[in-house]
Amino acid sequence: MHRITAYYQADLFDVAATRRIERAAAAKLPAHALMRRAGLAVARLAAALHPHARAIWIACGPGNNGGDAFEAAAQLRERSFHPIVTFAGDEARLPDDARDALARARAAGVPILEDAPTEHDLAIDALLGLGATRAPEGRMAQWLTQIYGAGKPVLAVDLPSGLDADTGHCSFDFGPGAPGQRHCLSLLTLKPGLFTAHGRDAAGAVWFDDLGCSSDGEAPCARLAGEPTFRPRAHASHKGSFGDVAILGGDQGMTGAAVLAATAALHGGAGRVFLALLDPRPPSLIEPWPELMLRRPEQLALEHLTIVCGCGGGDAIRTHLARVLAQAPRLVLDADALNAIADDAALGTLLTQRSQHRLATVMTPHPLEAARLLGLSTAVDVQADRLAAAASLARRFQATVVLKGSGTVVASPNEVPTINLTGNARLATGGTGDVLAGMIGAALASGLPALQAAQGEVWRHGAIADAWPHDKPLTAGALAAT
Ligand SMILES: NC(=O)C1=CN([C@@H]2O[C@H](COP(=O)(O)OP(=O)(O)OC[C@H]3O[C@@H](n4cnc5c(N)ncnc54)[C@H](O)[C@@H]3O)[C@@H](O)[C@H]2O)[C@@H](O)CC1
Ligand SMILES: Nc1ncnc2c1ncn2[C@@H]1O[C@H](COP(=O)(O)OP(=O)(O)O)[C@@H](O)[C@H]1O
Ligand SMILES: [K+]
Repeated sequence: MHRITAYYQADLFDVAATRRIERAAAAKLPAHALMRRAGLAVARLAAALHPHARAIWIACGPGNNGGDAFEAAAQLRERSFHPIVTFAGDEARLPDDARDALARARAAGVPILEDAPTEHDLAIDALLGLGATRAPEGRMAQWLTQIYGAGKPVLAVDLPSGLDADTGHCSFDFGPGAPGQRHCLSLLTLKPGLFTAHGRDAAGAVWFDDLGCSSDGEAPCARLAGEPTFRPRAHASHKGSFGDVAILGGDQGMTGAAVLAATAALHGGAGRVFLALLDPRPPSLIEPWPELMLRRPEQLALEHLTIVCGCGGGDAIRTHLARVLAQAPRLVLDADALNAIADDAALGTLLTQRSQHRLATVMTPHPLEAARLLGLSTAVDVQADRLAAAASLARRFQATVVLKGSGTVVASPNEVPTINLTGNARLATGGTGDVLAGMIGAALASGLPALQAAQGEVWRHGAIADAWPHDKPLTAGALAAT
């Protein structure tokens, strides 16, 4: 068993693959062996995290997720803890493994009650796991509110109950947990829903126990990308070795966005950074950055540059897009460039054709921009299945796609998508996306392929935010200058 961190690379499996892995493993093992292992793992983690917990409330549901926790209750009782089980299900309809585990809990002297205890030091959420098919209601919803709303520690078995294992979407509002308060022990496989959309809030710290079973032979539906490899700079290098980035954006009232991308590219290690503002009379915002070289948009030698296009671009970006899409060898498309492409099928075609000409493209939509590109009405439609949305955009435009937000997804055609685990809600402030676009531009300019540049910079961007001092405000400007 180990804890999953942002540094960790791992394969993620959807519900269908996990069920196949479970069936294959169960077929080779004695009856109830898997559930005993699962229950033991839950009990060991609960005891290790909360060795002094006196009242442990274990809320069990009608399926094998509840079964895992009946077994955990028996194991905890044997370790001199005092678990109390409440059961939201019909004993007569319990699956075999879970019925056996309930009998073991009873035999160990665990009280099985109807009502939630008035107080608890630790709650174990085992109401629903992989088998959640609808929103929790009635007693289940009430218990979940008590478990996740009490401000007390929670350990979720396999998944926070009601969280969709494949998408991280959930109908129950878990709200945010205090740091260190929520843990989730994922069993047998790691599931993508734990790491994106609502997953990170609901699950808190994720632990993994494969229960001694192999997932070989099953294809992962996604991966945790883990820490990118460090790229040493040769001593024998000069500014030309790291490429030229040009930022094309910054229409009237939005020049700041382009300046943020430019300064981020500069601090990201680009050899030279050009700033081509769309605003014909820009404010003197750029004076503190003498390293930036100002150009008119039409002056840019597009065919020799890495272009970061769209930050603060407004409508004015549209007139430049056809040329940029046709000529730029390395291109990051952000914000208004994406909105313009969503509106104009001809631009979409030009974008799609870039891969045939071996031109590298990274698109960096937030969920609403992704929805526009996919012809969906709202960001909610994208958030309902972020992996599918990112993969679908990558296929459609034959480009690397960075779908931003909690658990940023990076997808490329014919590649398993990755989910990034760095970053936090302090990034939810204006301009941090422009900074990311500039960082990816610098990485592309240094010669990295699109997918590697996107994965690496998404990780670094989030890692900087994670390491940000708590007493210092995180602003996009400060982030760009880091
Ligand atoms: N069989 C085994 O030996 C193992 C089981 N495991 C556990 O088993 C879980 C999967 O078990 P199940 O397939 O039984 O699924 P669940 O335990 O998630 O429960 C499924 C049951 O809940 C009902 N249900 C679904 N949504 C509901 C809702 N909103 N309100 C009320 N009832 C609802 C379903 O009709 C079904 O009866 C995994 O998540 C994992 O915890 C794993 O630990 C591996 C080993
Ligand atoms: N809650 C969050 N958790 C992790 N990362 C976040 C969160 N909210 C925003 N971010 C990150 O912050 C950046 C915001 O980008 P974007 O939405 O384009 O904002 P802007 O247009 O203001 O620059 C993205 O990299 C996104 O992944
Ligand atoms: K659960």
